[in-house]
Amino acid sequence: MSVKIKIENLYKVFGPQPKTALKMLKEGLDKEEIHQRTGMTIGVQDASFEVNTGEIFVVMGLSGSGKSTLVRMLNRLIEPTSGHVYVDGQDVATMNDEDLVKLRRKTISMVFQSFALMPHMSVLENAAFGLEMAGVDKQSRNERAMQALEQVGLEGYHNSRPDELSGGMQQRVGLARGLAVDPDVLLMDEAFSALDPLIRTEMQDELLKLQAKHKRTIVFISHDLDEAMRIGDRIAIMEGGRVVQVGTPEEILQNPADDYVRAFFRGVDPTNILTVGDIARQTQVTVIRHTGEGPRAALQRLISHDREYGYVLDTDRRFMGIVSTDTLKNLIDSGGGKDISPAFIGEARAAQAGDSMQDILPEVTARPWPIPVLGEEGKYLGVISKNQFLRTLQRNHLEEQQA
Ligand SMILES: Nc1ncnc2c1ncn2[C@@H]1O[C@H](COP(=O)(O)OP(=O)(O)OP(=O)(O)O)[C@@H](O)[C@H]1O
Repeated sequence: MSVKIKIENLYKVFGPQPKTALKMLKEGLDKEEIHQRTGMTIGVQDASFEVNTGEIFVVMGLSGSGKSTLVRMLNRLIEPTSGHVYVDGQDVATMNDEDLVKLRRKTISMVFQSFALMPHMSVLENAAFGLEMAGVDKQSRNERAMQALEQVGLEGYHNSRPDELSGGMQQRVGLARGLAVDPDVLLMDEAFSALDPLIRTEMQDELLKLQAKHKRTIVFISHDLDEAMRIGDRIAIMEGGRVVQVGTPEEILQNPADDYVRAFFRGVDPTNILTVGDIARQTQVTVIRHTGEGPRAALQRLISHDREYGYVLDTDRRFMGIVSTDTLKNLIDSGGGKDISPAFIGEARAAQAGDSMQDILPEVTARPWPIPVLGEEGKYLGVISKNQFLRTLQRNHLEEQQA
């Protein structure tokens, strides 16, 4: 995995004497004190992280946490006060004007929430606008813009005016404009936030589809956890100008760095409402009855269902453990007889129907197999997989938002 963007100890101070504010920060004063004493605002404070080539990296945080400031320093739409921004190893923070223009025209393009379309220009001209700025001749820019429009599903609309299109379609034009430049890096600033939820999901899918075909490095600002979890390979969470955590959605969900991060997930966290029993499903997983089913039959069953693991129940449907194809094969090879119970995978802990989702979170994320859920008298109710867990979180959040 190669690193596309690396930021190092990046700061932005808004105000007339940024160096004074930096000095005060280094002396241990906090953002609020500095603002009170000097009127200057610390927009971004000591941010460091890397963005890998080809990933969707989401920058998430509440309003005013510094997302836009941080991302605008990547192409120097905002001048960093101190620190470094390396793109392909070149420091954008100290780049001369000529290189900076090249960087903005070829390497990094930006898609905005407001679409920023020109009302008097056609869809094609709008999509070609970035290329025009880059000095590309008319014929090639129209060809490339047509291709980009096709990529976002707008073929046939090239002669329309922006106001003839729906909000979702206008955002597609904005995206096409970003794509037409064929940049390595796409910065997307709350690009889908103005869209209604259904169209927004559609655009997220579209982006994932485009990304599957042509892996760009995307830095995506969002204040929405659903969106971040849905599209982000990794997420950086910002609070008060600082980057407080960087990780995959699962890492952050499993191990939030502090209460602020936890609070984000509390919004989507249905752990107080749903119990494990509510979301257990009797799907997909092959159940091997303990009595009367020896290792050969069990192995056959797993193989025919294309499963690596099976859930072992006794004749009363009480859960006894989990067995893998490997352990079954070993058991057969060693001539260990019919009884498969000694081959159980010891760590296969089960959840109880009344447990909260929070209780089982560590198990769900740590194990390669779905977690079995048991009801009264240890009877097997079904399983919860990691995906199902995440989907439930997301669905609940959406319902909460719509309520
Ligand atoms: N040009 C500016 N002059 C002074 N302060 C600014 C300027 N731009 C941003 N700030 C301040 O810097 C901090 C970070 O703002 P920023 O816009 O980066 O946050 P954000 O997380 O993108 O918020 P939002 O989601 O509302 O866009 C805020 O306190 C903001 O008021």
